Amino acid sequence: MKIRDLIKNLEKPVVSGSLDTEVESLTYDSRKAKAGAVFFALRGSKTDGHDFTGKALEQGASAIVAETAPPDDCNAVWLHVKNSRIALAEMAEAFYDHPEKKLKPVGVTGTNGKTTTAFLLHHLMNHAQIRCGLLGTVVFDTGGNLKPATHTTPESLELQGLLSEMVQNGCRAVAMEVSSHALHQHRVHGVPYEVAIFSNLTQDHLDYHGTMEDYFIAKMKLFEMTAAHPKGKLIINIDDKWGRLLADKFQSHPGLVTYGFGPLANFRVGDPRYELTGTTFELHHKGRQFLVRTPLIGQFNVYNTVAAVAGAYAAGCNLREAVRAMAQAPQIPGRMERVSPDNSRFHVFVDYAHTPDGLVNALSTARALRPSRIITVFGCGGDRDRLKRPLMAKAVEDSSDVCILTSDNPRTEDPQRIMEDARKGFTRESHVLVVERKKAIDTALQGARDGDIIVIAGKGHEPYQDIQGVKHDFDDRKIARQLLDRNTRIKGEIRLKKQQEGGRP
Ligand SMILES: CC(=O)N[C@H]1[C@@H](OP(=O)(O)OP(=O)(O)OC[C@H]2O[C@@H](n3ccc(=O)[nH]c3=O)[C@H](O)[C@@H]2O)O[C@H](CO)[C@@H](O)[C@@H]1O[C@H](C)C(=O)N[C@@H](C)C(=O)N[C@H](CCC(=O)O)C(=O)O
Ligand SMILES: Nc1ncnc2c1ncn2[C@@H]1O[C@H](COP(=O)(O)OP(=O)(O)OP(=O)(O)O)[C@@H](O)[C@H]1O
Ligand SMILES: N[C@H](CCC[C@H](N)C(=O)O)C(=O)O
Ligand SMILES: [Mg+2]
Repeated sequence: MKIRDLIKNLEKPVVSGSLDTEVESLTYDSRKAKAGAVFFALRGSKTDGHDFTGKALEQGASAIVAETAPPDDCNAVWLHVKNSRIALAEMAEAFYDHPEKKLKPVGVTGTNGKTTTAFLLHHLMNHAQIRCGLLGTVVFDTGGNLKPATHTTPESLELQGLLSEMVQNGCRAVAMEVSSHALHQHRVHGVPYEVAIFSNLTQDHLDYHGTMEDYFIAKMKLFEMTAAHPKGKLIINIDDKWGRLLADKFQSHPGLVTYGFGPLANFRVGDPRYELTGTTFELHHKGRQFLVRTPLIGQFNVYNTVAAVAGAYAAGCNLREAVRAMAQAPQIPGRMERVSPDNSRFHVFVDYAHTPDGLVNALSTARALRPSRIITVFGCGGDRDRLKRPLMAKAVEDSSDVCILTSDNPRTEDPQRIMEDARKGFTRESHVLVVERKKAIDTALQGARDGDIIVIAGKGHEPYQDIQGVKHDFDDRKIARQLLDRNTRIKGEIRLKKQQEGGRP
């Protein structure tokens, strides 16, 4: 492949050197540059890729794409572009022969619910025999081939590679989470979304976006992209205040579809019933009524379920079949995942709630199951939005009987300091601080009484604890199960010993 084959869609690059230069790979990391590679200089949050163009050339890169003109002594092929991230996306699309145009892309955005909704969509599409890939926080599924996820939404280069694999594996659609970071960094530039779903917008990622308005503007981009598609469908939760604002902005778009509990929603929910084993509710759409059953629990999963049904319908599935298929919805890893056995005296759930709103939702779900008490174990991630920490503590305090504050991926921060930040949100003295997460979980289990619900929040499916850049093995689900087993064994041994002692003459 020659450079000229890759730049057809690029907006007027200034080219130095021969466009007939052969290209074998693309990279935005100088450490991976080699002969035949095009190196893209990206301006990042930590460093500037433009500082590494010399290094990339030293390693044999055949061409450079940058937002600056080449230095005078440069003999290499150099493409001077306005925006290297957009150039990367456009050249990656061409490099992989435009897989994004061979699939029906369905994008899900919002602060909470993306992973769950994307999983459910993937389930519904495959159930309808529309082979579908999945990209999101938990896993990348390229049509039967599973890979660990690197990001919620990968960089454009990786994204196009994954879409290309989906095409090769016979996929016709892709259900993907679209993060605000990805939208802001042009990772999904050029993806012709046919369906976009907005779940909600609440506080998160203000370290990156600065204000809720800018966070919203980043999310809105997905809807601008979808609105430009001739068949674009914009599926928006109008029970959410930012969702209503979004729906207002697109009110004259023929593809606007709203959902929620309120009377104005196009997909309207009624009469929800929440049980430990699942949820049922009525779904009203254009004069038709359906009874939806799902094994997923809690009100927030009603929203995710409706969003996925509406999304699958918009993407070509039969509505009645989609509703029916919800009864076999998969357990979403680490999302209100029950880890205690059915016969347990108390119930233990692992959930990925890591925002104030996520916690309120997860804990009100637990409350609706009528427990004796709610015991919550939670922490706040290091190197992430500091402003959300006290709000998370407040959310937990308001919705729990016992709060156990611990560590959650301290990353490069001191876990004690993070706990101090969070602690400021508690208004009462009745909380416990246990910096070591395993001990915190054990404290909850040891203190549980009959009928209690323990929610271990924040890490969900994550199999690690990130401390100073090192990912140590740590899976809340495995740890909780191990501790439950150990506690049951110890209690059994004590009981046996007592029986033996009591039985002695
Ligand atoms: C803040 C952020 O989003 N950063 C992303 C961004 O990195 P960056 O541009 O800031 O990178 P940088 O370290 O400053 O380096 C700049 C450039 O120099 C290059 N470089 C650097 C060193 C060198 O020796 N040679 C070299 O070429 C780097 O490869 C890079 O191209 O671009 C990188 C490539 O795409 C991403 O991997 C990286 O994600 C980091 C790891 C990250 O943690 N991102 C999170 C916040 C994120 O994106 N999360 C969202 C989900 C959020 C949610 O909704 O919950 C996601 O979609 O995953
Ligand atoms: N629709 C929803 N509304 C509010 N809270 C939700 C919703 N769906 C899930 N949650 C809560 O948020 C947590 C994260 O859910 P999920 O992983 O589906 O969201 P996400 O948007 O993919 O999050 P992330 O951006 O971190 O990947 C869940 O564990 C649950 O506590
Ligand atoms: N996508 C989110 C996940 C947060 C998960 C939580 N365990 C944490 O580390 O804060 C983020 O990167 O901010
Ligand atoms: Mg996610």
